[in-house]
Amino acid sequence: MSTPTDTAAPQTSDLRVRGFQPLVAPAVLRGELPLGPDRAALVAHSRAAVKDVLAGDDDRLLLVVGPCSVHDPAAAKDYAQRLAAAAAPLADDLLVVMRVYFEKPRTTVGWKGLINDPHLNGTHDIGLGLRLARQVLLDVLDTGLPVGCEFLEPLSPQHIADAVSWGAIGARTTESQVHRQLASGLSMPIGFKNSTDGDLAGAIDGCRSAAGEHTFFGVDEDGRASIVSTSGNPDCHIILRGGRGGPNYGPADVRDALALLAKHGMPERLVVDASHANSGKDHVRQAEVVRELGDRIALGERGIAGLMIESFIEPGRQEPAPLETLVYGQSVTDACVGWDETERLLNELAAAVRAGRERRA
Ligand SMILES: O=C[C@H](O)[C@H](O)COP(=O)(O)O
Ligand SMILES: C=C(OP(=O)(O)O)C(=O)O
Repeated sequence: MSTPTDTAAPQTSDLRVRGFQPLVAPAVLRGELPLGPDRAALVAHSRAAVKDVLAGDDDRLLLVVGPCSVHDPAAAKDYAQRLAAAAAPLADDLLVVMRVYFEKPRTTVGWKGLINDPHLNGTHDIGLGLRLARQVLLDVLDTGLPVGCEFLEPLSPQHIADAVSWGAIGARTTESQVHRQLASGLSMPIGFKNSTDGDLAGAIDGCRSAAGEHTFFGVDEDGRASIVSTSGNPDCHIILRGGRGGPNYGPADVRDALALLAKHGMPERLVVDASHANSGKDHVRQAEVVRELGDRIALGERGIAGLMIESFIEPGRQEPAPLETLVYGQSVTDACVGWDETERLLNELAAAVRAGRERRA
């Protein structure tokens, strides 16, 4: 009879792992591209402003607007300069946060964003991706705009989150314990999207989970694998982005969502994403959704603290490909509203906020 020691032990781990490469330590990257006191002040100030708008203590509308994904740092900077100039005169009505998304959650497979594959060619130079992403964040902050992004990779926030004023947990990860734990330790307000099937319970549970203390696996400043303990993030909210059953931005959907929040003892405030399943990823429809929401805000509808718009320089989308072959300033993920239409929407939303304010006075 043979015993396990008679033969060489078969390999049982890493059978499908092709390789490991060291990741730059967060402290090293932050030292190479420091935030600095002026940008840190902008981040701290804008996080507090976002929190106030979400709580209803500031009657402006939070507007998270920008490309579905950043693939070209130069175009992101160009967009940021346009957005900063357009947002400045509207600052009494709109709290504009630029959407600067570097990590894309895919339904199955596809380009996963600038950090994962900065050359858009499957070479996955993540070291370069992290550096480019951090530089984009600093460049956007230098225009005076705060930044919002989705947090997807559990370890990347240590490299970039010091520069971020608002964060999202996406529809595909809102029920993930890993992401809820992550949100519990993040230093900015976090929005949990409803699930892709349209269910709101996962997003509400996400906020409740992230508000609590957690202990989990992570990395420290020096990139050492660590046991991380967090105190909980009380500044979480839900985002309505529609689902497989259709949109959920209508007045009845918002009323139902607010009632569900109240049932859980949560503030009756939420953000609506005009893109994704709320517009069928159609950028022309997205602008119509924004206008419908603007009309309702002007009529004094309560509970809508913020909107999200996917917008870039050129309207529409294109397939991801190496940068030199792409149309400048056009999305390589979901279709975006173009710049001219974005500028019109910003002005219309600011007017809607003013009208809503007057109505309530
Ligand atoms: O916002 C981007 C997309 O909606 C998300 O990453 C999913 O995209 P996919 O279904 O094309 O993978
Ligand atoms: C992936 C995104 O959205 P959702 O999680 O709602 O699909 C996104 O905003 O890029």
